[in-house]
Amino acid sequence: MPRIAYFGPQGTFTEQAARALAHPDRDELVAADTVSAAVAAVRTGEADAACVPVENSVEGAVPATMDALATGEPVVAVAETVLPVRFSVLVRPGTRPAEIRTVTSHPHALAQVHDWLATHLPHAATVAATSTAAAAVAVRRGEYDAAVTAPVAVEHYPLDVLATNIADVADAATRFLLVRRPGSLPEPTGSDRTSIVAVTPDRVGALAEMLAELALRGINLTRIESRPTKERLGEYRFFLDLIGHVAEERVGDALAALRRRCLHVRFLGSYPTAERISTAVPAYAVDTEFRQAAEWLTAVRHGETG
Ligand SMILES: O=C(O)C(=O)C[C@]1(C(=O)O)C=C[C@@H](O)C=C1
Repeated sequence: MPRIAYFGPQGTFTEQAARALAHPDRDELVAADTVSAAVAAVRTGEADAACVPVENSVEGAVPATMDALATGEPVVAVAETVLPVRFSVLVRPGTRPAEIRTVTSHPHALAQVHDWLATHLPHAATVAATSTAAAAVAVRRGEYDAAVTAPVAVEHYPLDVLATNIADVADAATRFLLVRRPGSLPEPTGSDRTSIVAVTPDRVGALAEMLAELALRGINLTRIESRPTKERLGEYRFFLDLIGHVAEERVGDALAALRRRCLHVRFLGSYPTAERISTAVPAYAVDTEFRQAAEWLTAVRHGETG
């Protein structure tokens, strides 16, 4: 039975994302305590795939995921899903709001209910937990007074719901990836995303040139983030998400150009977009134009005028 490791423990948003991406009868879900442990399980072969959070519409990128994907044995994303994110506040039975001195959760979750906490629990200190479900476990154990969790967490951890359906930003959403060891790529669907990591040389215009390679080929960038390489101060990795599949000419051509220009490029996968983003490709950048241009060039090189 294929095993999918997910950033757990049970009751995280990532578990729900893994359920959305898994085959209900065929796949077995296994919890990992951290994002890096979930990805490591794929690298060692303990799991066939891992589900990890990648970005949130309010709090941005998930640094643990960026670091886990950028280094170590390569893994590639084969699918994504986007979940709406609203939270519950869980407490031990009998806890009154006035007694709450500490609130724990994943930093992304705390950031998304910052205003709610300031209004409803203004005297409580916030403490980071490894995940929203780990926060519920810590409250059960009596380490903290309240946990900000996914609404499903209460089904796994017998706690009382102090508040539910809370979010400072009404339509907050988090995107999750399913990653595997490299192998055959998902087929292009006409609405795909490609993710890469690139390290540019330290010189004037290097980043602008990288972006120009994409722009000139009619490629829409949906995300660009940077993280330090951790090797020397001032050296960064850029994480780029772009619309299109590496099997498409314009995307393949752009990645090859980045490979020439950058110190390092890591391919992180081409996979269908969860929200069926439209791929409006300019006429000059469609596959047939690339092929006709390549044929024309071949002809010119063989002495024909084209
Ligand atoms: O802790 C969880 O429940 C997670 O799945 C992680 C995570 C995140 O990394 O952003 C996922 C969605 C929410 O935005 C809050 C936390």
